Amino acid sequence: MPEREKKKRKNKLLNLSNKELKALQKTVHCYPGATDSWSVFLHKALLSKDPRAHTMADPWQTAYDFAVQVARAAGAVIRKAGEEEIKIQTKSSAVDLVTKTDERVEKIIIGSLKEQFGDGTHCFIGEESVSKGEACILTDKPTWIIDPVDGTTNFVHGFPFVAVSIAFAVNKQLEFGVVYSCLEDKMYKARRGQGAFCDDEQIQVSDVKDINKSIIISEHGTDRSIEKVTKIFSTMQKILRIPVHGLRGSGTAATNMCLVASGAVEAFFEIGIHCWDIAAGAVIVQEAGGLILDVDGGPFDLMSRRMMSANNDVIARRIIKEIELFPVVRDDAPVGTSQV
Ligand SMILES: O=P(O)(O)OC(CO)CO
Ligand SMILES: [Mg+2]
Repeated sequence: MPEREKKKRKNKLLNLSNKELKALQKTVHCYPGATDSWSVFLHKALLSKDPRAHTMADPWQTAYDFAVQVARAAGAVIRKAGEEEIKIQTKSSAVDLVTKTDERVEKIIIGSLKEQFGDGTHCFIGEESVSKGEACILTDKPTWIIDPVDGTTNFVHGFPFVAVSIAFAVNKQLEFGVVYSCLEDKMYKARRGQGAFCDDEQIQVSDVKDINKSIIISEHGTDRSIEKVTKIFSTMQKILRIPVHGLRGSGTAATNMCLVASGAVEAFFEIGIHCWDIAAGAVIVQEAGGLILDVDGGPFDLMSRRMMSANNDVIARRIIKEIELFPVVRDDAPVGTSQV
């Protein structure tokens, strides 16, 4: 193979531009023994603790590590707040709850991220900021997608599943996701191409292909219009009668997706969910060997408010056959777009 072609392949493999590669090559003398071939040298450089190699070759590792720290700190704030009196307010409906903790934790997360990465090149989409009128548009810029308290209703009631969800996308592609299930103290995380983990142990989706041996999660959301509730429960009834082993729901989409990723259930789907609920979970499911689709079987669209996550295609497609669709307003619809 010609030398140029070899280099091109290695660059592609490591996701480096030629410029980044050349810059990294200049530091090679720092790594003892890393002189034989491009791949050995790059591996040593990447594996070394030298922050210069890290930043040049892997620009988002620092962001990923930082997101894990921030999620853990945010979770501690939520746990503490749960011990005190919780004042509830409502948002889009009488059952769409928000508390001072949601707002406070979002401020802490975005504030910390801005301190580290606030040079103006990063964008932020946070559940509570969007509910106060900020834009919810995903561009090609590095973008943080945050749900400070996923499972606010659980939090208010002391139901023990509440998660901090932080995802990061570049060029509209999700690069990593962190879900801290803070009452269980479980840290789920995944980087694109590097596997999914719970508390540093690699996790994998279940290998069940027989729908009759599956557990499926779906939620009913906060829109209680008779049309939507009827469709949601009609879908659940049809799935139950396939029959599946069971239907479940933790009350947090982020945790539900981690349950798919860790093999406890085979699938989770929902219509009406938001990008901040599912962005981090999407990376975690995919990196655990699962897949994310639209609820009609087409490609997943983060802003569509429709999501099917499953351990494999056989389970996903069998469930999709039963789903009764209903319209929802996209997350990135212009402000003021009326509900459907
Ligand atoms: O508690 P939140 O953030 O409103 O999210 C819910 C979505 O309805 C659970 O995922
Ligand atoms: Mg949420």
